Amino acid sequence: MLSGFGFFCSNRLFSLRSLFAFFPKFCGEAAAFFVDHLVNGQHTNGFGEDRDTTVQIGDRSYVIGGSHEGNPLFLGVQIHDKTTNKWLCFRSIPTVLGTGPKPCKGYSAIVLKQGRILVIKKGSASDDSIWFLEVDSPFVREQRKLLGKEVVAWSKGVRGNAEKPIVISGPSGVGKGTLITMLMKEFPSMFGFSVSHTTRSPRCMEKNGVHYHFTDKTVMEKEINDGKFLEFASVHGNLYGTSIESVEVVTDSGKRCILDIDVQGARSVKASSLDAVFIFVCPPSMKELEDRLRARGTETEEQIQKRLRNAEAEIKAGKSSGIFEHILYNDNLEECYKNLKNLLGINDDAPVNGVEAVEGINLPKEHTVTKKEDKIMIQETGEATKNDMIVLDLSSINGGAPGRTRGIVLDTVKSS
Ligand SMILES: Nc1nc2c(ncn2[C@@H]2O[C@H](COP(=O)(O)OP(=O)(O)O)[C@@H](O)[C@H]2O)c(=O)[nH]1
Ligand SMILES: Nc1ncnc2c1ncn2[C@@H]1O[C@H](COP(=O)(O)OP(=O)(O)O)[C@@H](O)[C@H]1O
Repeated sequence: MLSGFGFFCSNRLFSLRSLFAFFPKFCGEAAAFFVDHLVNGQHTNGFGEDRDTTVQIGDRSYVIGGSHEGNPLFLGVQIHDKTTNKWLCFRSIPTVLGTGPKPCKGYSAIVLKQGRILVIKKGSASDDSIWFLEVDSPFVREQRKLLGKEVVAWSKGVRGNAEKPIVISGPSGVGKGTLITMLMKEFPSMFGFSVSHTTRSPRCMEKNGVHYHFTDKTVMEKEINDGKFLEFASVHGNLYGTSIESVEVVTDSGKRCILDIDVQGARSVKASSLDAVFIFVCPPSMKELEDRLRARGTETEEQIQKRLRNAEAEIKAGKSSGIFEHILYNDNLEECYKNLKNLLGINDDAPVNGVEAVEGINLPKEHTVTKKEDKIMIQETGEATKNDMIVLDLSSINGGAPGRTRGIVLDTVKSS
């Protein structure tokens, strides 16, 4: 029986009776319950604090509120399963992938398609108000399988026309680093490099945190197990990986993220919701590749031999795996760079700016949220109510956790 059974949740004691008294009775995408509650602008669901928000999808209820493992900087998420009457996960806390929002005064939440919940922070700055919690997206399902535990993933909504991240792969010595450096030098405000983690030793000119985060195998393995990585692979005998945070940092700076990763990593990214452009760089010949590797002078003879042995398989996979939409041949460097810019839509004649600046619209502290097809309507409530409604168009969003959900467009609609 439920009565009298207490449990600990976000450092507060709640009763299951009050929990079920307030749970909605709908499943799937319909979000009428939450909309109804949001109409009041203050959601009291029996979980203790007004600021908690509960969202039900199928048999599961997701409680968004409090803090994550007592950390005041991270908003908490807990999952309850109706069929078993149990809170899921260790201490009812799922593994949370990606950096979530900081706790605030209250949240509006609405269920979207594909196992996503739109979470709007009440009264937050315009660049920090729209978040997505993925609870059953393809990425989350995959991670749940990989990590063997309950997983949810956060992704912040980024406004404006932020472009797709770019994944560049190719054998060692083909010129990936050279091309990326040229791009970042010519367009510093447009591109940002995703700094990978690696267990290989630094080369003499490489700086920790700039070229790579140089790390220890046991530390990196633990972080992989904790779900900190978007992808990872063993390459030429060392571990390499892209942390979710490294992609978030670049996107948050308003820049287009470039990932220099191997084919295995590219395959993992392709299976995620990052929604990137995939480019494979080929050498003009194996002889030229060997010459470049030797001329670079950064590897021992043994390492060069290993890299050359791996190169043939990488080139074969790069050309035939169906991962890469674009194959570039790096024979003449200037020509290859020009082709790279062309396929990224950077035209020599047209000046290129960074991501288009988007005028901020601050969302009202007290509001109601309703959903109609791809449109989310946010209407201010309370004494200072203005009649203008803010509309969030979901049809233009792309990407998602891990990383960021791009293409958030907010419009103010004047009431007639
Ligand atoms: N999967 C994966 N591969 C990476 C990552 N970072 C670098 N790599 C790849 O690891 C390989 C070796 O990189 P590195 O040791 O810097 O040597 P280089 O290829 O000769 O520049 C290259 O194919 C890189 O693209 C990463 O985060 N993930
Ligand atoms: N098109 C090219 N022609 C001749 N040398 C090149 C060309 N592209 C790059 N290189 C040189 O080849 C070496 C390997 O390039 P690098 O960018 O380090 O490769 P990667 O990052 O793919 O391992 C560097 O010394 C670089 O200056």
